[in-house]
Amino acid sequence: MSKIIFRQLFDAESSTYTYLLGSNKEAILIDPVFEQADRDLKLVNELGLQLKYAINTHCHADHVTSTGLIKSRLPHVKSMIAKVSGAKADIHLLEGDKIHVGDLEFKCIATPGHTNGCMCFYLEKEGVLFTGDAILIRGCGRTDFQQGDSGRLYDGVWQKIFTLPEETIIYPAHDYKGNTSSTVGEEKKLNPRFTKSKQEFIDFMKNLGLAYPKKIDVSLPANLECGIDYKPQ
Ligand SMILES: N[C@@H](CCC(=O)N[C@@H](CSS)C(=O)NCC(=O)O)C(=O)O
Repeated sequence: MSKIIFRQLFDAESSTYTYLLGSNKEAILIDPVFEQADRDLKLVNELGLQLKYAINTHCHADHVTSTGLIKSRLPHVKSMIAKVSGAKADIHLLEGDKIHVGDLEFKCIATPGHTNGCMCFYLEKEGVLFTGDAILIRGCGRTDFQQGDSGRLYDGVWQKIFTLPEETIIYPAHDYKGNTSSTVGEEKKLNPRFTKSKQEFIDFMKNLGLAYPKKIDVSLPANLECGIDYKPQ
């Protein structure tokens, strides 16, 4: 088993976490942000890794993915996203698919609700889960656009995430308060949204009252094209 490389990288403008994982010289970027492509590719290079995949947990509404830009620079890199997201990608993922990067094996777990195409990526052996916006630390992704559905989110989290070992480390796609990670056990006990009953959760999400993301009109169409040919204004 080769050494695992792991980096949690932050985009301050969108409060997005991008994750770089490497094993046996191969690497994957999870949820890379357009404006951070230079930073991410420089790091991949510095660490002597060959980027194999650029993957998105869902079609983001608040920032443009850098997968298209990365592919224009490194044409061998394959982009991936859940098939049901409707977004373009080289590889469309389904529930239960496995992604191999060096010695790492990610299992795809569909968790629709924030969007219809949300997927978590689970490193079972290492006990690590990349949750996208399905679970945020002490929170969760909003459900008021992109076929959002609070009931589906609640059921998916309880049935597919909260049934994983309690010590599983959770890495979300965003944090707005400076948190970096959590665990399944911690969120099951302390997440103020998912500790509600399903009906209370649905009512709470209906009244969240968040303004639409500032970049939604640019991000959604660009991300449906996997960020390919996206030119910032
Ligand atoms: N202010 C930000 C958008 C903040 C936001 O809506 N975040 C989303 C995830 S990105 S679509 C969310 O689900 N938040 C849940 C929450 O409870 O905060 C912007 O303008 O980009």
